Amino acid sequence: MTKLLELKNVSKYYVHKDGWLPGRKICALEPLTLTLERGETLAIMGETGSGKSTIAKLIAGAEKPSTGEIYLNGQLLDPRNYRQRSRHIRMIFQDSLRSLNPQTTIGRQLSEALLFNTTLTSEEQRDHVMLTLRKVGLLPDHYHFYPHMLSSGQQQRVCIARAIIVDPQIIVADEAFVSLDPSIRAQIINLILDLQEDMSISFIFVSHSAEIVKHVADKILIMHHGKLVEFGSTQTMMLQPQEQLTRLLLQTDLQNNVTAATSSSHSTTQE
Ligand SMILES: Nc1ncnc2c1ncn2[C@@H]1O[C@H](COP(=O)(O)OP(=O)(O)OP(=O)(O)O)[C@@H](O)[C@H]1O
Repeated sequence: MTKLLELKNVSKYYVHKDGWLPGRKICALEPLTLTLERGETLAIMGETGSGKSTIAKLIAGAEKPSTGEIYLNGQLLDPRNYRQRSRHIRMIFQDSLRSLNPQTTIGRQLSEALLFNTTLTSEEQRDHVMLTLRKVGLLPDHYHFYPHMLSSGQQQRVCIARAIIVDPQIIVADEAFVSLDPSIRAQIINLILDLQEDMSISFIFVSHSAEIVKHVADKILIMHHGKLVEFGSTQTMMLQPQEQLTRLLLQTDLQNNVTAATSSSHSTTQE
């Protein structure tokens, strides 16, 4: 069976320039091979600088691999074809307010994704934006709002709307919910689980939170200094971790316990 996503020996090197000195080559990601099935959620964990965001950016097409290939449904993704990528793989950024244009209404920002990725007429775009706002627990009236008129949780819902509006196959979220208040974060995670069920989207989460990862992920990838340390099903990694780093990352959770809040209700309430 064709895998949804396949990374084959994907690596990333950066050159750090220091004044007049020759550039120093930094390996952000050593050749990485992994697969993801449709509807599955992958969590990427590791210490600071271990290469988590690099993997997220490579999958989302925000960076080009130094070596290797990325396949979606068996089709090679061309690193230069951003249009091909942005239709099927969407990214949710960490700072939702900064990723939204403060001078443009929510409706227009969501329509822009449709303009770029679909052939819908302006009327169809408007209807689709309204529908998507409802899907993420917002109101049609929010179409006319500017980002600063929304709470941080509502802004995050807009970012999720912008990601799902083109019916993607994969959403990559890089520490997207870290700055949210724990109860709002629980609502957002429940929203994502509901959307995943409804739309069969695969999620790739970069997260430091063992609680979130245990709650949402089917597979976990542990990284250290750009190298894969361990990769496997969440259940196996939890019950039989092979590496000390896996044990440490999955045991430790300094953030609030999201699980209790998330398991109490799967809702799309507004905050
Ligand atoms: N654009 C860039 N230019 C140069 N070096 C980079 C760039 N992006 C990342 N790096 C380097 O690549 C390595 C991996 O960075 P990456 O951001 O992927 O780590 P991370 O695990 O996401 O860290 P964090 O948890 O702090 O976000 C680091 O050494 C970082 O300094």
